[in-house]
Amino acid sequence: MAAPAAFNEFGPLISFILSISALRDWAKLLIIGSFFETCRRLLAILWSSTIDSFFLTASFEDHDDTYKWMMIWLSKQPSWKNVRNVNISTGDRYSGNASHSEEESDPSGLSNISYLPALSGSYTLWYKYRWMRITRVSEPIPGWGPNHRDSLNISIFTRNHGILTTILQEAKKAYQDAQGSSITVYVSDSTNCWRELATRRKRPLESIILDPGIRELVVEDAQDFLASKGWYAERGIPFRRGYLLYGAPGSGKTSLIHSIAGELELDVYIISLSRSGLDDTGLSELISDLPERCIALMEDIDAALHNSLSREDVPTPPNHTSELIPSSPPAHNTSKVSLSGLLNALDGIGAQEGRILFATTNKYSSLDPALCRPGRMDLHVEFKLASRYQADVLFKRFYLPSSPKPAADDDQEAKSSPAQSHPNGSTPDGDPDNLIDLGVTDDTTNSPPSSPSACSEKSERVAPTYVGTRHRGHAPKLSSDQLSALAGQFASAIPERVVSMAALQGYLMSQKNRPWEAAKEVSDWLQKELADKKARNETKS
Ligand SMILES: Nc1ncnc2c1ncn2[C@@H]1O[C@H](COP(=O)(O)OP(=O)(O)OP(=O)(O)O)[C@@H](O)[C@H]1O
Repeated sequence: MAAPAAFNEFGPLISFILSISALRDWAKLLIIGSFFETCRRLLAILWSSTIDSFFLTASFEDHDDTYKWMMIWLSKQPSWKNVRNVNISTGDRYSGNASHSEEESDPSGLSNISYLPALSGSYTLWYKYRWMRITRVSEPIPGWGPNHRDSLNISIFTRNHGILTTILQEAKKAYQDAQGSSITVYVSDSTNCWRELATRRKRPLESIILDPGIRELVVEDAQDFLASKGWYAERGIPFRRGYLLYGAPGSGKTSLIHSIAGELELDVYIISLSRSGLDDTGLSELISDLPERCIALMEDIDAALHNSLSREDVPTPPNHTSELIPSSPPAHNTSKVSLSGLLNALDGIGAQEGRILFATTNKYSSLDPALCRPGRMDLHVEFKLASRYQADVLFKRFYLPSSPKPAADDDQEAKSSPAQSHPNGSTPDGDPDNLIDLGVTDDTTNSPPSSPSACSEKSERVAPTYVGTRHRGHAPKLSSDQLSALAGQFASAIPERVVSMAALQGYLMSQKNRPWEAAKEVSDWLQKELADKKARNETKS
């Protein structure tokens, strides 16, 4: 009864309002406008649902591997060559160039240029007679300052889902082909997301010279682990494996990990425990975000966890470089990661299955037993200072003649370079092939910087002043007998387990084109090296 009463009350008011002609017109307009707007929206919905039913749309975000696959796939599409608005990339990341030798032989350096969709650009392509629309957008990540997230959206005029699967398969293959001779290294950023740092050329396993059996032990163990997913699942054992490589600095720990990553075709995720701002929660996030098959690498795990402990002041040979991580100045350790945080992250509930963890340390005895126990670090491998065997193989590999170049190149070089003679004045071998010196022996290479007075009076040029070894020319070709004899002479001068392989490599680099001198002068170098080491130790104590 209340409603009719209210109507009785408002009825006169409504009649009054409608009696005002301006308001009546306004109400009519409102009704007509609403009608047309509703129709427009309905049509738009109808149109987009019609389009949706004919189009397949997929979105790829840059933190996912599929984004990289698609970028490489796109750059390989024939119709992509006709697009007019592109981003140019010179990095390896999307270049899709597997061959570094191709890169080396391309003097223009353009072989690894790739054309990528421009940001906020929109493209149409034809793929297998299907029309395709591609857009790439970049959006700021809320709350993360200048950080952006890219995504690639692809709409294909088809009702067949299979076409997307085919594209993804092609894209993955294109990516794998592109990665053929390289591995990708990731690091975490300040937002605890994994970011690609660089691609690195695969390093052949044979180039890591260890005492017999050690290399094979680690590689075969990792291969067997990766092939045993079912075995772990059946027994309910977490599918993870940890390797602890410990021992002398410069003995090949990082290099072996690099090589194994290439051999097993796994990317490397560097977990830097001393990264500023990283705490236990961040570490857990990082470890749980690792992809299923990868190598997680923690370098110098002792130094990262024990702020009071610092690595011994070990002299770094001139050519000592870590292939995986670009050298950076030693950072002050601002790690907030605790041992219990690390242990939880490694095998807690969020720890990723299928990952292989490699940790390296120079101070094995300082590690907490809980960190080293099986399940966390399953295989502990010691790396020692160089043995005679290693020295011998290193020498042979170092002066191994490079793979033959096209004859024209050799001819050219032979013409432009004078033949080198053996230090004793004779030619090294009767074999004409072995007589040709492809390089230039530069006697000044290892001399101290020349003084201006030492300059030839005839020459008006002033010799450049420098410290270090000039990278120039090629080593002379040696026959296998010569190589073995020199390697034997070299190795017999190296005492067992006294110098590191990195130091020996540094020495050979300083004799890059002089194998005879390298073998002859190694004792002098070693004496000086040991005297320097002794002096340094005395200064320290
Ligand atoms: N066993 C080895 N075989 C071949 N090269 C080696 C070996 N050990 C060291 N090298 C060379 O020495 C350099 C340094 O090696 P690497 O970084 O792998 O040593 P490391 O044991 O990881 O040292 P650190 O403990 O200081 O990190 C590299 O350029 C590498 O080529």
